[in-house]
Amino acid sequence: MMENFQATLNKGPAVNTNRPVKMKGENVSVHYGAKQALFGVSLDVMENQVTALIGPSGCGKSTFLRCLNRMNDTVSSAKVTGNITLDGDDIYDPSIDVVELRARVGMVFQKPNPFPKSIFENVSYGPRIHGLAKSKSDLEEIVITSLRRAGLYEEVKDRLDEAGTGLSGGQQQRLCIARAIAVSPEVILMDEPCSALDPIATAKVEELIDELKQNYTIVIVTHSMQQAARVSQVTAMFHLGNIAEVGPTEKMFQNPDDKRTQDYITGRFG
Ligand SMILES: Nc1ncnc2c1ncn2[C@@H]1O[C@H](COP(=O)(O)OP(=O)(O)OP(=O)(O)O)[C@@H](O)[C@H]1O
Repeated sequence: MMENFQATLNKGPAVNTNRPVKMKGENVSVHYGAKQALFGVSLDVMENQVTALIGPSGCGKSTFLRCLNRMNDTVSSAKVTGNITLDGDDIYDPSIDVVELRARVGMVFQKPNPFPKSIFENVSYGPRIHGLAKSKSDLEEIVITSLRRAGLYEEVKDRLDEAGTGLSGGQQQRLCIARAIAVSPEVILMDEPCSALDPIATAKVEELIDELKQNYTIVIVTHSMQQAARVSQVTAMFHLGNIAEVGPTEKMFQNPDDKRTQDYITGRFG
C-alpha cells in the first residue's frame, strides 16, 4: 500500500532540514469556549518549503493554520495559548499590528472568494491600502506581476476590468492567490485550496504551489493524500488536536513511524 505513493511523491530536492525556521509554533493550545481543539501543538515551518497539514476531519488542522496569522482573533469564543513566532518575533505580542501581520502571512481559502469587483481591483486593493505603490503605473506593475506569478495573466490580460466573479472556479482561485501575492507576503496559508476545483484546475494550482515555494513559505491543509505527497516537502499528521507525527513528506508516506499516520494515509480511518 505504501508503495502507491512512490509515483506521486514530489521528485524535487529532498527536504532540507537545515533551512531557517520561518514560523515556529510552541505548545499551542486553542479552546473554542469550553471545547479544546488543540492540545499543546509544536511545529516548525521551514522557509521556502511547502508544509502539509493532514489528518482526519475535526483534528485541528484549520485551527492551527488560522493561528499562524491570527485569523482565530475573529472568532470570539476562540482562546489561543502558547507561542507562535514569525522570524523569531512573537506574533501574539500586543505591539503587533494584525493587519500588517496578515499581509506578511497571507491566506487562501477553501472556496475561491474574489471581491465583487474587477479582476484588476481584486489584485490592486491590497497593495493600495497598504501603500505599496507610489504611482498608477507602479500599481499596474504589481497587478501584472502578481497575476503572472499566479499563472493567470495570459488568460485574463484582455479583460482586467471584467468581474473577478465571472472567472471559472480554478481561475478564481488563482485570482485569490494573485491577490494574496500582491501584498508581498512571506508566508501563504492555504486551507484546502483545491477542494472546490476540478482535477485540471487542481493540477494547475498544485503546479503553481510548487513554483511559489521559491519565493514564499507555504502551509497547506489538505484532505488529499496524493496532493500532500505531490506538493509538500514536510508533512504534519494531526490527530485529535495533537500532532501525531511530523517529518519529511517522503518518509511520512513511505515509512511513517506512527501507526495513526500509516492507517490514515492508507485509508484505514478518516
Ligand atoms: N468557530 C468554532 N467554534 C467552535 N468550535 C470550532 C470552531 N472551529 C472549529 N471548531 C472545532 O474545533 C475542532 C477542530 O476543528 P478544525 O476545523 O480545526 O479541524 P480540521 O482538522 O481542520 O477539520 P476539517 O478537516 O473537517 O476541516 C473541531 O472539533 C471543530 O468542531
